[in-house]
Amino acid sequence: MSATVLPVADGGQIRRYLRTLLPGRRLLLAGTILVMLGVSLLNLAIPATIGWITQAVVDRRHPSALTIPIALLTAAVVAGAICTYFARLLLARLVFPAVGSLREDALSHAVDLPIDVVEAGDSGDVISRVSGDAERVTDAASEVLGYFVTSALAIVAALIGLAAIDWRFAVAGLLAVPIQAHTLRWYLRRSRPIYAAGRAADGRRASALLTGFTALPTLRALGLTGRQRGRIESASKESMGYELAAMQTMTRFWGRLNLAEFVGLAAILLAGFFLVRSGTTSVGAATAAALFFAGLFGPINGVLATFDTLQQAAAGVARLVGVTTVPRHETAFETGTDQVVEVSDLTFGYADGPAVLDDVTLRVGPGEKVAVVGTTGSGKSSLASLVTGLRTPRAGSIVWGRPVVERSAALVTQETHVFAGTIADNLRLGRPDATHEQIAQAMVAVGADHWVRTLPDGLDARVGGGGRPLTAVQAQHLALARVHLMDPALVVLDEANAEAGSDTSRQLDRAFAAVVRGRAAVVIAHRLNQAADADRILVMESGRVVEQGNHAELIVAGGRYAELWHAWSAG
Ligand SMILES: Nc1ncnc2c1ncn2[C@@H]1O[C@H](COP(=O)(O)OP(=O)(O)OP(=O)(O)O)[C@@H](O)[C@H]1O
Repeated sequence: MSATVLPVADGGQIRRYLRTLLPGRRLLLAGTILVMLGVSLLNLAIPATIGWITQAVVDRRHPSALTIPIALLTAAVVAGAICTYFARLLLARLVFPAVGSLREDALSHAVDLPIDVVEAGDSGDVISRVSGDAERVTDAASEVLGYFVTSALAIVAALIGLAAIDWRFAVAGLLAVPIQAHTLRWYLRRSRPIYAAGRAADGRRASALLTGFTALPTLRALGLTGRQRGRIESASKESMGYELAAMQTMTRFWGRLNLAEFVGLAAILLAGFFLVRSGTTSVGAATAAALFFAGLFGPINGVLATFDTLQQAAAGVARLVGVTTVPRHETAFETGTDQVVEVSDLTFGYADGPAVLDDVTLRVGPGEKVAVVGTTGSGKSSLASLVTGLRTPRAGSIVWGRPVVERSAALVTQETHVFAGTIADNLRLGRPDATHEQIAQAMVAVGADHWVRTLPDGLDARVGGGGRPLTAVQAQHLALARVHLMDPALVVLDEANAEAGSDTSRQLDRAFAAVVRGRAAVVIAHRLNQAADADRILVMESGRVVEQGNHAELIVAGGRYAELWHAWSAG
């Protein structure tokens, strides 16, 4: 199977998505920018007043001359701190809900992804998007917007301030710009591929870890835990290697920026020296100019460094929005049909492999029980996964009759997951508002009440991870009782575990019968006795329906079903 990855959104898709987040937040955005502008202007007042104080000292003026600049300096510092507090507050109010919506959206899409999309890609990729990328976007968004806007505003203001003192100071300061521009270009070129490869390596590490945990029993049984640990280790090393490379690049980036600062500040001090000596400018003005420039280090580095966080955030946003672009599984409904579901001309294959279902049509009316039989690999389970929306067909349609029900179909397979919690919690997943009484009735309906009664806590007994271990039949009972409680329009049973005639199969057959009773049902009959009493039987062969009818009709017809039945009855 070729591993295709989930889509990454392009610029247009990201812009369209971000625009959907704007309504109702415009005023907040404007207010935040305004307060940040205030912070930059107040920060500018600090070097200006220090220059004023220096000049007063150089001129040996009376100490009372310092009162006004010191008062202004104090006011600027206090007001700056208050504005910074509000800027952060407003920014958090602006950014966190927006990032929260993006995260929720991506998560809800990820949960809804058709299973074939997840399989075709990599479950580690989905997880690293909704966890790592979402984290990065949250962190970066709160820092980037604040730093970037205040830093950019501070740079513009300081350059204007420098030029206002003497244009030659501004020119001297600008000597740092070519070094900064070159450094930034070098850094972006070098770091981009490292970050992209790092993200992909993170996904591989998450995937290796996930496989290690989910397949632990199988790996242990086959003695393969060492090999899987090796895989996890090498995935971690690869991921760490990229982090190390990113850090080295970052260190060199800062080193080059320090050189730019040295060049700019040296040029300003030299210009100050000559301008003061020639009497063109005062010591106070030269001090203010040097402080303006030194005050620029932070904002300039802030703007340049935010490119790094910005890159990571942009990559994260593109990956998160990418998840939201995967079309959701749409359920088609039709009013006026007397069928519960109409599956028409379905064709399906796994990934880009050959078709395993070819032109399959199946109708299920209210209360009707349709059994699907066929040899191993004829496509029965694939049909079950398509009817229940787990996979998407290559061609054909699945249309549900009205009235619309929230959950059209429920699939029960042999792979039952017991969730960590009480037995009642496990059942309430099917119907959150179910009462204790309804839960107890559902357990009675599937014949599970006898073993629940033996537990000291009854329905409140803890099961699943960390709880009481359940047998396969008990786990299946929980799954079936949950479906009974959900009361779906259609039940699809695809259970292949139990051998006919065994104790297990008898217990489960009773439970299956209870869930199917009075409901429309598709039963994937791995044992032919599950099909004999069905209203209609579909016989499948190599992905096609080759025969249809009830048991008696098909036996009389003497075709493929009769052949299978005789072979099964004899065996
Ligand atoms: N996840 C998968 N990826 C690729 N091919 C698959 C996958 N699952 C099933 N197949 C293939 O699709 C075909 C139909 O399989 P399917 O499980 O639907 O048949 P089935 O009739 O339910 O068989 P069984 O009675 O053994 O469960 C088979 O050739 C099988 O090998």
